Amino acid sequence: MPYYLRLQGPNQWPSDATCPDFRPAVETFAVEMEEEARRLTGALAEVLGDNSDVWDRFFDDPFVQMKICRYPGLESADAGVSGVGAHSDSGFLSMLVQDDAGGLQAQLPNGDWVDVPPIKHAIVVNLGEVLQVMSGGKLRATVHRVQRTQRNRISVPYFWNPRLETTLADLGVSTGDASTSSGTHGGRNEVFLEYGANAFKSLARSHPRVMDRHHPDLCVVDGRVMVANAAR
Ligand SMILES: O=C(O)CCC(=O)C(=O)O
Ligand SMILES: [Fe+2]
Repeated sequence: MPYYLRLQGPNQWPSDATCPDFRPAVETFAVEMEEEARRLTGALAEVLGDNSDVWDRFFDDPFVQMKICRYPGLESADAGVSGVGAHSDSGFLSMLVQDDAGGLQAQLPNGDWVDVPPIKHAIVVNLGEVLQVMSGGKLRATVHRVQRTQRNRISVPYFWNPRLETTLADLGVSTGDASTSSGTHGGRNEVFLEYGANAFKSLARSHPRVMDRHHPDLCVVDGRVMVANAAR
């Protein structure tokens, strides 16, 4: 089994006793986000001059991740080092809802950072690396980051991706294509052949302690995740 299939697993829900409304609310939200993600996928294909259903086959069995993040603010008793460093998301597109604390920024092509201000009822859409590849580089993955905020910040990113086993060849892209690298991480961000490997790259890069604790058999060499035995 490819190591990246470990990204799939059961959801972890708080108990009904402590949070009875949580699960149904999140499940309803996820269904609505999926509808919107499918609509956006079609609209993006049309932007590129294709039929809106041209990418549908990659999303028969999509790989979806969603998380509810709390970033302790500087005022908070548990303020530590929080925020998210500059990166692009590894998948197709990400849609996120944020509260009114602020902190999210996107990078312009000239390198400047701009705030992505919270707008009530608006969803922020970040284009991902897989979309960059699928569009032949016409659509660039959005480089973004989260700065520390004064107050606590809550955000809910929803990541919309093809199934983990999708390869660049499935997408009709050849290796070495210019769209398969992006300017993040000092220009050393390669978009990997299999989407699952690309997705795991993000986990390994952003969450080293998760890697140490839950994936001690994996190591990261030149941004590439490897099974430790195979790396030697
Ligand atoms: O919390 C946010 O607003 C963004 C988080 C993010 O960029 C990510 O998890 O990839
Ligand atoms: Fe992100």
